Amino acid sequence: MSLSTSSARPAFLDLQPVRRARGEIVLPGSKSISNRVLLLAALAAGSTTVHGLLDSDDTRVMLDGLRKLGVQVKAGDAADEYVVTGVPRFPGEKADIFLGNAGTAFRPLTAALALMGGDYQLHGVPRMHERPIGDLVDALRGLGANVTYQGNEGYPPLAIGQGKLDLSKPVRVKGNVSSQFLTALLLAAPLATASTGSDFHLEVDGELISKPYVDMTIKLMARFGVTVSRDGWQRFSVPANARYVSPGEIWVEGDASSASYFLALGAIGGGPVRVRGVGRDSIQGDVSFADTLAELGVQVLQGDDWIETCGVSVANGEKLRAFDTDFNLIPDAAMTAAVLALYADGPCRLRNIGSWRVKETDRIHAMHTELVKLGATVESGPDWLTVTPPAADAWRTAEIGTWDDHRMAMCFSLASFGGVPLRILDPDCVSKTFPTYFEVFGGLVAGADTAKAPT
Ligand SMILES: O=C(O)C1=C[C@@H](OP(=O)(O)O)[C@@H](O)[C@H](O)C1
Ligand SMILES: C=C(OP(=O)(O)O)C(=O)O
Repeated sequence: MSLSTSSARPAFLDLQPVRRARGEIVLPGSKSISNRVLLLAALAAGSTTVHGLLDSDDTRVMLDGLRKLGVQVKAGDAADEYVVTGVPRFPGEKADIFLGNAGTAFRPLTAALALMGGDYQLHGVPRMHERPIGDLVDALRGLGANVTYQGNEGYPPLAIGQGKLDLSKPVRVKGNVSSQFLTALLLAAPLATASTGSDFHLEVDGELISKPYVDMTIKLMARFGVTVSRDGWQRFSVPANARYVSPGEIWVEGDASSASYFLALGAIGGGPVRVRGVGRDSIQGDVSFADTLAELGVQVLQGDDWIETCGVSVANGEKLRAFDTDFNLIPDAAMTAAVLALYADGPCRLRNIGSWRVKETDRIHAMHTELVKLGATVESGPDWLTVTPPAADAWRTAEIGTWDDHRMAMCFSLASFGGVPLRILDPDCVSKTFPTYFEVFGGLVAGADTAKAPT
C-alpha cells in the first residue's frame, strides 16, 4: 500500500493486488452503540463509566455536543474509557452545536433538545444539510415542540426554541426514510414523561426500515432502566415517570458494520479471518451479515464475542455463490455485499436498499459508478442494484471515488483481490467511523510475492 503524502489529508491510497487474507483483529467500538450510550448516560441519574467507546468523527461530535450542553464527560483511565455524569436536563440552555455528518448524533440530539426546549442551533457538514429530517421535525411539532428550519424545509440546519408540549395523543412518525427518527423519539421520550406524568405513545406511520437499529435502541434504554413496550413495529409506549438510571458501567460492543469488511476478507481471501468484539451475543443487527456470507458459501464460526470466516480463494479463480437478497435490515453491511458481488458466479441483486439514497452520499449512484469502473456490468433503480461480475480477464485498474463516504472507501478495499492495482481517493474519509481502517486491513492481507500471509 502506498499513501500520497502531498497534503495533511492524503489525496489517495494505492492498493496493490492481494491474494490472501488471514488473521485476527479486535474491532473498534460500535458507532451506533457509542452515541446512544453517550446520550443515555448524559440523561441518566448517576455517573456512568463507558468502556470501549469508539474514537472517530461521529463520536467526537457527540462528545463535543454534550460538553457544550454542559454535560460533564471526563476521560477515564483507559484510552477508550469515559465517565459521564448524568443530568435530568442539560445545564446549557443556549448552544450552537456542530454535528458533522453523524446521523446518530444529529437525530437523537434534535429530539432531546426539542423536548427540553431552550435556544439551540444544530448544524453539520454540507451533506448533513442534504439528509432529510422532516419526518422527525413533523413528529416533534406534532407534540408542540418549537423546531424551525434555518435553510431548506425538511433539512438541517435547525433552530430549536421553547415549545409547549402536549402529550395527550400519540406522536406519529414516518419510518420509511430512516429508523433514526423513531430511535430519536424513543431515546428522548423519558424527558416528556418525566414532566407530564403520562405514558408516551408512539405510532409509526407506514413502513419501518432498518428495524434492528430500533431494537438496539430499546435494548440500550432497558440497560438504563427504561422499558419500552411495543406492539409489532407499529406502536411503542414508554411508561409515565420513566427516568434513566445509570448502570454504573457499560461496555460498548465492537462495530458489527466494521466487522463486515474483515468477514468479507475471510470470505474471498481463503481465511480464516476472526473478528473480536461481536459475536452471537451482539445487539447489533449487522452481525447477521455473517448469515449472508454463509448463504454465499462461506464457512462461518461464531462464539459469544467473535466471528470467523473461511471462504474461497478468488485469486485462484474460486467464486462465491451469486445472491438475490433483501438488505433492508442491514443497509450498512449491504455495501460490503455489493462489492463481494464482483467475485460471484453470476449476477447478484441487492433489493430494498432505498435508504442508501439519503446516507453519507447517494450510495446507489456512487456504488453503481465505481463498480462499473472495475469492469462490472451494473444496473440500478430507486431502491435496488444489480451487479454482474467482470470476467477474470476483464477487470480494469481504477481510481475509486469515495464520495466522502467512509463505507465506500472501506468496502472498495475488497476489490484489491481482483488482480489489478487500485487507487482509493480520499482514504481518510474512513475517519467517520474507523480512522485506522487501512492499517488494520494491511495487517490481514498478503500479495503474490508473500509466501505466507501474516497471522
Ligand atoms: O440508528 C443507527 O444507529 C443507524 C441506523 C441506520 O440508518 P437508517 O435507519 O437511516 O437506515 C444505519 O444506516 C446507520 O448507520 C446507523
Ligand atoms: C448511514 C451511516 O451513518 P449515519 O449514522 O450518519 O446515518 C453509516 O454509518 O453508514
